[in-house]
Amino acid sequence: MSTTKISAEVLDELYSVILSRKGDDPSMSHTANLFSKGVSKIAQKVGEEAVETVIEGVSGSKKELAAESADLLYHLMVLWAERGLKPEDIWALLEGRKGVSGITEKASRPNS
Ligand SMILES: N=c1c2ncn([C@@H]3O[C@H](COP(=O)(O)OP(=O)(O)OP(=O)(O)O)[C@@H](O)[C@H]3O)c2ncn1[C@@H]1O[C@H](COP(=O)(O)O)[C@@H](O)[C@H]1O
Repeated sequence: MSTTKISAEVLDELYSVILSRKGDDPSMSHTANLFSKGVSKIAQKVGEEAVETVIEGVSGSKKELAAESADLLYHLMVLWAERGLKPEDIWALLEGRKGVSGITEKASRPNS
């Protein structure tokens, strides 16, 4: 059986590592290098990774889509860290939306 951890916990752990890189030597860490370049560069990277994810989503293999998705999630979390957002802030938003679309769908359905 695989010992790989397949869980959203992976994102929380990655975020902790990302945070720990703040102020580190940019030559020693890709994340520290991104932080040293500031929020505009980090946001630009999120945009680039999003576009690459879209391209792979339309015409790439599932493996390529997965790889670009991982790059996108990593860079998005660097942006959260730079702006002082924590993953739990986003998890709480998602939790609060549970069932919202179900209510909307039911309300807009005639004779339901
Ligand atoms: N999850 C990631 C991760 N995903 C993607 N990347 C990097 O993001 C970059 C994306 O590719 P690009 O060609 O766009 O990057 P680039 O060549 O630097 O491009 P430019 O910035 O020059 O435009 C690659 O260098 C990837 O290695 C990541 N770099 C680090 N991590 C994790 O972040 C943590 C801290 O890593 P370090 O900061 O390197 O210690 C570790 O757990 C790493 O596994």
